[in-house]
Amino acid sequence: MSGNDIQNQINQLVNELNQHNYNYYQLASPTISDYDFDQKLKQLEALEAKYPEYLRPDSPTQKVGGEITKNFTTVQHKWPMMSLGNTYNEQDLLDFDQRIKKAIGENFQYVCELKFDGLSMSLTYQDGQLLRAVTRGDGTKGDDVTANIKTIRTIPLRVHGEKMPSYFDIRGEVFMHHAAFERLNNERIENGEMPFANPRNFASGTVKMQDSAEVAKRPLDCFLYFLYSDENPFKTHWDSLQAVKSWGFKISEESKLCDNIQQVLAFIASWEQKRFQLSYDIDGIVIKVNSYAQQQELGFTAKSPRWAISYKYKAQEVETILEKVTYQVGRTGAITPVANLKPVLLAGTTVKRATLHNANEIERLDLHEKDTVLVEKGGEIIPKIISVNLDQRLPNAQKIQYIQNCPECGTPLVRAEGEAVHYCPNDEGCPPQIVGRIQHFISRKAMNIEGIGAETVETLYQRGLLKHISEIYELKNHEPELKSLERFGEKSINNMLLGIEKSKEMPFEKVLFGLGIRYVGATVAQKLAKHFKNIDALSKASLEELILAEEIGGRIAQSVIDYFADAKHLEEIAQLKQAGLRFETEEKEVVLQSESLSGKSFVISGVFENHSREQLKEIIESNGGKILSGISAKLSYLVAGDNMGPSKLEKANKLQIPIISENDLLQMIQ
Ligand SMILES: NC(=O)c1ccc[n+]([C@@H]2O[C@H](COP(=O)([O-])OP(=O)(O)OC[C@H]3O[C@@H](n4cnc5c(N)ncnc54)[C@H](O)[C@@H]3O)[C@@H](O)[C@H]2O)c1
Ligand SMILES: [Zn+2]
Repeated sequence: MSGNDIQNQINQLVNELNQHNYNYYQLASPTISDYDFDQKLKQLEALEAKYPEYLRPDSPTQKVGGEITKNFTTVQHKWPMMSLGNTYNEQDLLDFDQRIKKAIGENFQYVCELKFDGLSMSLTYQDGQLLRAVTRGDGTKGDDVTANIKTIRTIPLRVHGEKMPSYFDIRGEVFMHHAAFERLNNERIENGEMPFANPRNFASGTVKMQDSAEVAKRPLDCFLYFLYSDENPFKTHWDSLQAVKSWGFKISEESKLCDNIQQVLAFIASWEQKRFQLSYDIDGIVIKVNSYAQQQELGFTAKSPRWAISYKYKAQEVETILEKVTYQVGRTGAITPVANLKPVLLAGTTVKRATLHNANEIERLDLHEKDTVLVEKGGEIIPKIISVNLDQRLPNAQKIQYIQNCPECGTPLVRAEGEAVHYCPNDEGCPPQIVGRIQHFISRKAMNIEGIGAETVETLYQRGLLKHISEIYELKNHEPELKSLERFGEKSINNMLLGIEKSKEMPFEKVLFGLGIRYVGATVAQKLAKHFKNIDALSKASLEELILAEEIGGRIAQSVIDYFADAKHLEEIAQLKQAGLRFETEEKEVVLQSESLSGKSFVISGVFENHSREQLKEIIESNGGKILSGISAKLSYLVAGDNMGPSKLEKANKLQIPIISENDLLQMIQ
């Protein structure tokens, strides 16, 4: 190869890997497997070692893969947050062990830990109090996500105990348990939102959200595994782990102290299968030299410590045959293709189906009928198809054609410009949409109607008693028909009718969520209800007005407009109003407690330790103060919490508006 060719190859690898880093860390949606990524990175490393003259400063071998984002305050790490060298084979571990022995002799121990598959987080504590939480970012500086991290129950806000330094950083991995992942991802699918591919992506997407109240609804967890302090009182990593546990931090109980590399290999082997029984994902084992003095002797490379390495388990994969592709219709009409596979044992379970997400995925795989496909199940819950084995493709196999008509009602499908998902537009006549919509309305998170379950809805639909949500409230006029149904005793009918009657008390935001408007999930419904206060204002709002509401983007706004543009929907709402459902938020009457804030105006921004924003608003109003919607020269105070948007802060500073804390505010009314 000529010098030019090599340089081209290096350039191409650098560009490609940087793009993958971006997809993985920024977008939380990687397009190649970790294994392939790591192989390409090793290829680049080898080329750079051989031809250092072509080493690019922006090469992914020279820095950790993440970046900082402009949505958060940037914080410099006192101790850089590094990556870890990794390998997929035992020989590399034996080589690693040899290198260590050469540098520090035979007398040392290893600590083996599970390699949690989440995102790393640096927590700073001062005098036992959590000061801030920062993402790894580019390794030297990261995003300040303190407000979001404070929602994690297993991260203590205060710690105390013996030998605790007055100032320290503690690092760990934030992750999501499988159960929470499945529950929340299913909700996303039901709301017509893009599901996350795995718990890691979900956790990482959650930590970077702007609204901490929303973060609080997504349960995250965290294991801690590194202590850093100028006054570190411990001699070994192991001792530090035991100590931080006694101070109140959550550490993994599975870590193990090993005397030699054989014990390490045994530990790795023991987790190869056991890992599938954990309630969270791990992608390998981390091996660390235990003694701090020896760690120091070994030092670092450009992006990782020489005293540690990770052994990564290859995601479990197996070949099987694609029997057929079927299509499911969701309650919003969204079509999800599913690969039906010849059953095969993988990672301890029998796999029969794999998700295909949408037409783009089928296109990407270039799926043909009866293809032999490689199916992967990492720790992940839903198996997915990685690739097709072209050698096994049957002669004359037909390409899988995405369906053009709804499998349930035959209506031609539509796919909006730039969208990945196909929809069945026949919302009034497509059975799974009709039933799904009513099931959604009665569900716990929406109207929470007792005495009527998903199956009952199905039965009532089949008997012609239920086709629209509003007909739920007419069931009471159909008692004779209800009584004639099998397994429908008088008692259960009464329970159901009682539950239906009670649901009329549900607040507007629940009714709005219950309507099942595409992209309007529970949180969005809450925000819309709060902003517009009643259905009339909401239904008349323009795109511009909708976007002004907190967290409402163009896609949601357009979906709301489309919904209200449909006369059928307006008719349905009229029926529900007639039935007595709530279509406006209840204004709480302000009871004046004092006049101490009268004549003063406030803007509340950020997240607060002791009160919700809503509570602070009440406190201000009940003491005679006024809430303004934006920062202007006439504003008296900006009440600022954690994680406030930088643009607000900048504006307030420019206009010299006094910025006060939650406590300052409370002092003003005493
Ligand atoms: N598929 C893709 O497109 C793509 C793109 C970029 C990166 N990746 C994957 O991500 C890896 C690189 O990510 P990385 O730099 O975070 O390195 P890494 O995942 O190989 O290892 C370092 C990380 O491990 C985590 N970790 C978990 N448990 C730990 C423990 N007990 N002790 C210490 N650390 C622990 C920490 O967050 C640490 O930052 C690559 O090897 C690749 O597999 C994939
Ligand atoms: Zn249909």
